Amino acid sequence: MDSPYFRFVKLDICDRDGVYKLFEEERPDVVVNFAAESHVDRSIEDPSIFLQTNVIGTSVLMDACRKYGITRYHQVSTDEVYGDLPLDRPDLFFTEETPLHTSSPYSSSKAGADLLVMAYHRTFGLPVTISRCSNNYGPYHFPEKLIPLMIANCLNDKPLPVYGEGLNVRDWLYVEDHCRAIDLIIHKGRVGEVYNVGGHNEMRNIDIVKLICKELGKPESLITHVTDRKGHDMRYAIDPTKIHNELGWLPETKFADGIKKTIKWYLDHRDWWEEIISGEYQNYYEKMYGGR
Ligand SMILES: Cc1cn([C@H]2C[C@H](O)[C@@H](COP(=O)(O)OP(=O)(O)O[C@H]3O[C@H](C)C(=O)[C@H](O)[C@H]3O)O2)c(=O)[nH]c1=O
Repeated sequence: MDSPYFRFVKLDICDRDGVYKLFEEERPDVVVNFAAESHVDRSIEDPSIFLQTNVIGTSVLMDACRKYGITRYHQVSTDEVYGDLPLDRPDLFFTEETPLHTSSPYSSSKAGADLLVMAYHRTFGLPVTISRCSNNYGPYHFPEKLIPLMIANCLNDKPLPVYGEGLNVRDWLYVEDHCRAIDLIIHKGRVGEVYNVGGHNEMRNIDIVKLICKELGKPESLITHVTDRKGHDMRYAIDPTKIHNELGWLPETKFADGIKKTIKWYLDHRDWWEEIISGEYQNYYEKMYGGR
């Protein structure tokens, strides 16, 4: 990905030697940790890799930051560290003061990483910031996630597996709005602070899936209600007042436009996701959804 001041590198953040070698060569000034095992369902299947990547990997990266010196370490976290909110209390939102109260091995590993980041700040003086964002959508979203999975299955006329009744609520944000928020935080955010990122765009899963059917001209009869996710969080909803007041951030992409852009991207990049869903992903899909 091109950027005037960023270089995106792919590396195994648990590989201490590899990370140190990269720091030795590149001497980065600002480090943003986008790396994570991110899929809740996979964490339910096998938590261990989540602890390894999300907790140990974060510590390896921060150790390298301490050793070589940086001006800012930013941790990309998630609103899932706050747990969930009840459906019958639409007045409640996650603020930065909401206690961490995780539900899944994934969110627990992310909360563990957040605590470690704050510990490195207090103990070693590492200049850190953390962002906790709501659900992202947009280009290059891995097809295991709700929106790209439903688009891909619709395009292949396959069943659309909705967990339970599909009444769970997520707070969707277009990926570029999230990126702008991170950019602002690393440039203007206060060291040692957490910033929640979300666009007040709460939607029920079932309504998203029906919308995708409508946009692609596919029948809702493709929708199949399958066994619910274990420990399934009911509702996520971010209060983004702090990042708005302190840094002037506001989302720019309305969901109605973002979902159209996203669907078009998946139509235009069929090769990208077809290749993914034809590989190892097939085994995962069979294990998750086979026979249901
Ligand atoms: C894959 C799938 C999902 N769902 C439901 C489960 C959730 O209620 C909702 C979204 O699921 P998804 O797995 O896309 O995303 P979340 O579990 O909300 O988590 C995502 O958003 C947070 C912020 C992160 O931090 C995670 O890294 C990211 O994966 O759709 C279904 O009903 N059927 C399906 O086949």
